Amino acid sequence: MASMGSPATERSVLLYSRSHGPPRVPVFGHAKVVGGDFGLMRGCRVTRPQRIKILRATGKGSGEGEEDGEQPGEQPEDAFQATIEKSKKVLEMQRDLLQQIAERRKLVSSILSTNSDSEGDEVPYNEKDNSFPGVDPTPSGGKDTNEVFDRGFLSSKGAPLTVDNAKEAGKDLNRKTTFSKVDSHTQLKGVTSESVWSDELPSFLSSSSATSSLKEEKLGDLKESSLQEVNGEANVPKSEDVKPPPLAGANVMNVIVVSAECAPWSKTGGLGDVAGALPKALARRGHRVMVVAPRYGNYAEPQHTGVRKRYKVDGQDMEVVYFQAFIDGVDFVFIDSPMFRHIENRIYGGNRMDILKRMVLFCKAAVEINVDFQVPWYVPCGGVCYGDGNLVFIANDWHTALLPVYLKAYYRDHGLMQYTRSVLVIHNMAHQGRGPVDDFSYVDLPPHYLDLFKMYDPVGGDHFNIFAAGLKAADRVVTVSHGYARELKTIEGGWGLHGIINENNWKLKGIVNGIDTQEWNPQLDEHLKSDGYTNYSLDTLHTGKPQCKAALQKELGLPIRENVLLIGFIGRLDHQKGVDIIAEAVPWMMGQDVQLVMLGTGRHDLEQMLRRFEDQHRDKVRGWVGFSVNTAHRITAGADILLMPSRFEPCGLNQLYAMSYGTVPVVHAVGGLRDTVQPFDPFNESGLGWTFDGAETGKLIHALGNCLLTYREYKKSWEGIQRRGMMQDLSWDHAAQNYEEVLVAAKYQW
Ligand SMILES: Nc1ncnc2c1ncn2[C@@H]1O[C@H](COP(=O)(O)OP(=O)(O)O[C@H]2O[C@H](CO)[C@@H](O)[C@H](O)[C@H]2O)[C@@H](O)[C@H]1O
Repeated sequence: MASMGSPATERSVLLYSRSHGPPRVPVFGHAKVVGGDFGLMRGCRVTRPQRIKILRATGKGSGEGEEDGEQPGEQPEDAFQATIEKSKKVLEMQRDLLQQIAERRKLVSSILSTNSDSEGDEVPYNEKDNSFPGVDPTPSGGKDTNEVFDRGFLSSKGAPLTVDNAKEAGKDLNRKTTFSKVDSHTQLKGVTSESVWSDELPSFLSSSSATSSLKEEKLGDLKESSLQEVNGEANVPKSEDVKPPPLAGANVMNVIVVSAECAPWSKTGGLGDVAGALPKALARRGHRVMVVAPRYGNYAEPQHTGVRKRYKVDGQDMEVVYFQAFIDGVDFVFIDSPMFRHIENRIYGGNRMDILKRMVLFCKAAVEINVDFQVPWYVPCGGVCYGDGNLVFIANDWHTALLPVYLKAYYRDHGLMQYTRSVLVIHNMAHQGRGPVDDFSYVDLPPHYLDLFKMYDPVGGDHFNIFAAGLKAADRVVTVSHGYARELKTIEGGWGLHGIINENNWKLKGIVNGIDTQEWNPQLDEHLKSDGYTNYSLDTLHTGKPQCKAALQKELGLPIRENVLLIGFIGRLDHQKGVDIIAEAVPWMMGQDVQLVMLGTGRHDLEQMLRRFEDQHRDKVRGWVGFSVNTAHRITAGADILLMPSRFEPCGLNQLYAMSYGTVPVVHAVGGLRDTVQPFDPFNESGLGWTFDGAETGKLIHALGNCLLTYREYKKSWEGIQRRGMMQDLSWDHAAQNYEEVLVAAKYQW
């Protein structure tokens, strides 16, 4: 885009030009021919040439014709014959128009039936090539018609369905189409940053290109006039494609979430859960959302897009291939490379250099560094690339903290992708991508960028720090709870980066994670459908939860007893999660009538400790070393309480899952745990669990003691805690709305 003065001026110009859009033809409101006048079906729109023709035919040189620059027609004063002739012509025109209307109706019906066909499985969707059999996913194809309606953006090449290309669609039903690299470039040419700034269009139309907006308007006209304004004539079902505007309204954006892991395909912890769920919630709000993650294994759903690219990593050419699947409204794109293959069980494995190189490749492939094409994305998801305007990247943790830096260094410093923004989410500041200063040579950046990465701390001296650079380069920073946002600013909680956090406080926001209520829901949970487990809800808590508890005890070989307090722990076995604090409390616990089930993997010494506990207390303790999603769900359902003595916890998801399953959390009041677990107050019968204010064994025991007492002696209070936990709305919807605020703030920030 040619530069047009200051960014602010540029933007207002764009807003202006977009909101004033193409002129719309006014609606004529006459129902029938009266005298020499002409009439149209009520509300039916006619095109400008048609109107001119009509005006000429009737001899009415209306003001509008004059406005349009047309000369008024000559009207013979008293030639009766001429009037009759003209009336005939008018009638002819009317017939013409009615025929056109009928054609439009037919066309719309066929579009709708294509849609319903696809929904009704009569025309099965082919995920492999993103198409319906025999349906061309090009602008004129039926697939794109679906996408215009379903995904809130334009069909491929930015061209929505117009009368002409819709007719084409009929002809082209059997044309086979593939997406090629050339196609995607062509498509992207029309998608410029000036195209997307719109406050006035309905927002489900606003994530598209300017050139396309005119076509979209035609589509709107077509739909409106054909479906609604052909009064009483159309028997076409009206409600099928008339969707309410998206929740995000005019804030609809293109969002690319970039994460080193993404559940259910790859997950070592909470980051995977967030990358799998937040995007869907953003999509539900109407945003167009893509997730980009490495392809660590042969995942079933994502299909080869045919797009291949090469990137330099440590001087070597690395080829990457892009796979894609469209699931729950989100484009999941996986980057395949020999570097990522076959490490699904150790995605952060290898030495420091291996990990660094993987992340360099991943971030380069995600941001797309080929400046020649000036576009961020080659993968034509659903036929349309994401473009570089109205686009925000959401990077996550240090692994992808290079992305905001690349966006700046490779693009924005060169006047490219000026409207693209980046948000960096801190899930865990303890891991920062630190190394010796020499590591800078691997990230392929101009020398002056070293300053962004270079840090000094009393322990490590000068060092190279990827998280630090990402935090400085990102337009906005989010962390996963308010409590953690506060803690990050302190010496204890900032892990050496508190200075940078404080300097960038203006762009930091805490947003508490949500949970995927499809995946983590006792009513729907797939893992509770066998082996004696059962799904349950608030209504069936009384029976369902005890059944799950018994099933868990049976599965783990523990005595099956309803009244023993079953304590669960799920998490990485490391310093953060306070496993050693639990260990110190085990002797006390073993003196109580409790069972303890721990699931985790991580530090070797802590894994050994789990095994040892189980050996020493076979009737009371089970230590499951490994990563098992199935077991995590079952513990969450079957346990009475979930223990989280984390030393620090940016948000914590397990306590949220626990509460939604009626499992009572006992947590160290820190970070997100303090934000989400309101302590039980026996006087007011309020609260959601027990908290303790220091990561110390004594405090943990004290809280557990109170919890145990309530479990045994105050059944009603206990049930109240369970029910309050289950009744919370912990879904991602609220968090997604907060993220949206951040995205919009980033968008309008220079
Ligand atoms: N052995 C095992 N088997 C099966 N499943 C296991 C498992 N160990 C852990 N999990 C699962 O991994 C997830 C862990 O989520 P957390 O939020 O507790 O932790 P994590 O510290 O990884 O994430 C970081 O990012 C998240 C997301 O922002 C923050 O909530 C958190 O505070 C921060 O430390 C849960 O879904 C849990 O069930």
